[in-house]
Amino acid sequence: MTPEAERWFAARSWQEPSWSVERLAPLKGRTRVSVVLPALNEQDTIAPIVTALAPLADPGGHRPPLVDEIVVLDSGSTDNTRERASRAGARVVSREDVLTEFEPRAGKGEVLWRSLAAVSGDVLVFLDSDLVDFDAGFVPALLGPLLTRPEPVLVKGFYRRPLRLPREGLQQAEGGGRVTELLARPVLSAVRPDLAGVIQPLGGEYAARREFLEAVPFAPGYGVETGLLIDAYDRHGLDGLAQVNLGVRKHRNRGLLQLGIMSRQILAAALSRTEEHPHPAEASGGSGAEVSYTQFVQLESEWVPHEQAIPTAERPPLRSLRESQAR
Ligand SMILES: O=c1ccn([C@@H]2O[C@H](COP(=O)(O)OP(=O)(O)O)[C@@H](O)[C@H]2O)c(=O)[nH]1
Ligand SMILES: O=C(O)[C@@H](COP(=O)(O)O)O[C@H]1O[C@H](CO)[C@@H](O)[C@H](O)[C@H]1O
Repeated sequence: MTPEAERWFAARSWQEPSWSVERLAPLKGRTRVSVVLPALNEQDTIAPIVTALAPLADPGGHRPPLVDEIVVLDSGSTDNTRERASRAGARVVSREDVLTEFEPRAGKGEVLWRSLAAVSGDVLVFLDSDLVDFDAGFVPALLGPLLTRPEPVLVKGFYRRPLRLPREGLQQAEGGGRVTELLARPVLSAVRPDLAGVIQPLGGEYAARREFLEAVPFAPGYGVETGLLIDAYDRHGLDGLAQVNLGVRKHRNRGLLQLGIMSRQILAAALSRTEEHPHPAEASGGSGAEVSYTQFVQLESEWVPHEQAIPTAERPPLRSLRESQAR
C-alpha cells in the first residue's frame, strides 16, 4: 500500500466497531437517518431483512429511534418484492414514482440515485436486499463514524464473504467478492493507489452523507459503488472515507457471465474517472451512451457470441439538477 493508504487503513478502519444503538441514537440530534434497500426481484430475502431492521425505527418508546425510515427502492421487480417489503413494514418506492421527469433506466445505480429524492435522511444507509442471515447490527456500525466524527462522508462495510453456488454444489466460508478480488482491487490500485486500503470497495453495505451523495454523479448499474468510492476520495481525500467490520456477509452469488457484465460496468465507472475518458455525466447526459460487450456461450458443439449493450451514461449530481431546474 502507499504510505497514505497505510496511514488511512490504520486510522480509519474499525476492526471491532462498538457503537451500540443505545449509544448512537441520542447522538443523532436533528440528523435524520434513512435506510435504503435497492431491490430487483428479491421476494425471497427482502422481508426478513426489513423485519430485522424494524426495531431500529420503532424502539417502542424506550429511546429515540436510530433510524427514521426504512425504504425499499424497487427496481422494476416482477415478483412479490413490493408486497412482501410493505407487509414487513418498509415504505416501498418504485423507481418510476420518483424523479418522474426522467425515464427510468435499468440497474442498481439508477435506483440509488432516485433514492436521494425518495427519502428524507441527512445520512443514508444502503443495504443490499439479497442478504441472507442479515444482522441489523450492520446499521449502527456503519453509522458510528458518521454520527461521531465530522470528517467521513462515506463509510464502507467489510466482512468475510462466503461463496455459495448451489448449482455447482459449492458452499465455502470464503471466496465471495469475486469481482472485488479479480477486477475492482486491481483496477483501483492502478487508477487510485491510495484506495488500496479499502477492504470491500464493491460492498453494497455502506452509509453516506446526503450532502456528498447529492454532489456527485451516479454511475449506472453495478458501477455505482465504484463511482461513489472514487468520487468520495477525489472530493474529500482518504479522510472522507472510513470502513467498519460487519462480520460476515452472505448473499446470492451470481454466475460467471453475470459477473462479467457487472465487471464491465465497474470498469466503465473507473475508467470514466481517469484523464483519458471524459466524465460521462458531462460528456453524455443522454441515455444513449453505451458500450458493446461480447460474451460467449456454447450451444451443443458450437461457441456462439452473445453481444449486449452496457449503458455508461451517468446520472448527474442531484444538486446540479435542482439548481438548473430552479433557474
Ligand atoms: O438492476 C438492479 C440490479 C440489482 N439491484 C439490487 O442491488 C443489490 C445488489 O445487486 P446483486 O445482488 O445483483 O449484486 P451482487 O451482490 O450479486 O453483486 C440487490 O439488492 C439487488 O436487488 C437493483 O436494485 N437493481
Ligand atoms: O463484491 C463482488 O465481487 C460482487 C460479487 O460478489 P460475489 O462474488 O457474488 O460474492 O458483489 C458486489 O458487487 C456489486 C457491484 O459493486 C455490488 O452492487 C454488490 O452489492 C456487491 O455484492
